Amino acid sequence: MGVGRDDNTRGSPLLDLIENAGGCAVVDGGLATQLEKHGASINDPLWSALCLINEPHIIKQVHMEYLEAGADIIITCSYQATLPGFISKGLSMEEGEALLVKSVKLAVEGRDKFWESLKATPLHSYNRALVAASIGSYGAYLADGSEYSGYYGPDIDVNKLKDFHRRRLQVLVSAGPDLLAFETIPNKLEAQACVELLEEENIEIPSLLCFSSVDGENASSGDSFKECLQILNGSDRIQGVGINCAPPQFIESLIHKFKGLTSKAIVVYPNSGEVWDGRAKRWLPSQCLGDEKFENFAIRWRDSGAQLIGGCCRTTPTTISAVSKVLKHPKGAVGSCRR
Ligand SMILES: C[S+](C)CC[C@H](N)C(=O)O
Ligand SMILES: N[C@@H](CCS)C(=O)O
Ligand SMILES: [Zn+2]
Repeated sequence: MGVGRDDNTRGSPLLDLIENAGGCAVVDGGLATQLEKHGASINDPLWSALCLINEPHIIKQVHMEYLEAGADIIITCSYQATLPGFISKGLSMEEGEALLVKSVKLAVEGRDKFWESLKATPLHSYNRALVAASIGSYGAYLADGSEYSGYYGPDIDVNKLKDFHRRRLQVLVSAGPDLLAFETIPNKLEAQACVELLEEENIEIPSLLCFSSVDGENASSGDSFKECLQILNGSDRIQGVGINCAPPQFIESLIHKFKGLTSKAIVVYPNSGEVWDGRAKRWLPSQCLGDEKFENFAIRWRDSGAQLIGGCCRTTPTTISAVSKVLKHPKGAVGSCRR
């Protein structure tokens, strides 16, 4: 096991899950991607969060599909769900807060229903999944692709970022998720804001914080991971750090880099390799990986030291099923049971 348990992490549901999963647990795949596959309309400033208003049943269905595929952690539909975003759609503050709570409830209900359904199959190999409330970066809210540039303009400082994140974080936590997942963080300023906010709000559930990267070496803004991880290493409230929504080709070397910079659990859930065009709001094909390649990568990422592995945009339940099978059932041992 790569991660030692000190007093601050005893009884951590996240580290217990990693242990129960044999040292490497599976994160779900692209939520927005799968919502779209079911016909959801997300071409909107709210992106996938539009479904919380119009098509919540599809969100629950997608959570169930990822659970079925073997995800040990499912991430809520709150990535681009923000109070200012909902208010600019004409909703009241109360209605916006109710939608944030709903994002957690949909995942918790899906998890509980799936877990209950497994009682009929005592020899299954699933873990009881954890629900991570997604907190997308400020750049996600801007809906201009800046989660991949980290350029927030000269007026944004750490206090403004804390103000942006504070109420959503409070409401999401009040809804009872197991974890928080800060996603696609592009710069060290926002990492600092998240760490300070967790402290100021005395958040007791564990957090994951993942950066985006466009060069495979630094956070998307160009900030070095050395500086970014120094900030996160100072917080016991952050229990997993890593990369999401970057190309899979970057991941192995970044895991090695992170191993030298932190003793926290390393989490990786890259996208398919396609690139998001923030202006045109569409994915541009590039070095896109099929599920089979992704599955081979997953073994290398696990062997390099990642302890949480999944997929982000343009990956689907098929991807996660392949990753789960290969991580949980070494060849020839399919059907084996950990419980
Ligand atoms: C992870 S990106 C594909 C999410 C969408 C982006 N924030 C936008 O709204 O343009
Ligand atoms: N959890 C979000 C991340 C987008 S980068 C999703 O999968 O849609
Ligand atoms: Zn993504």
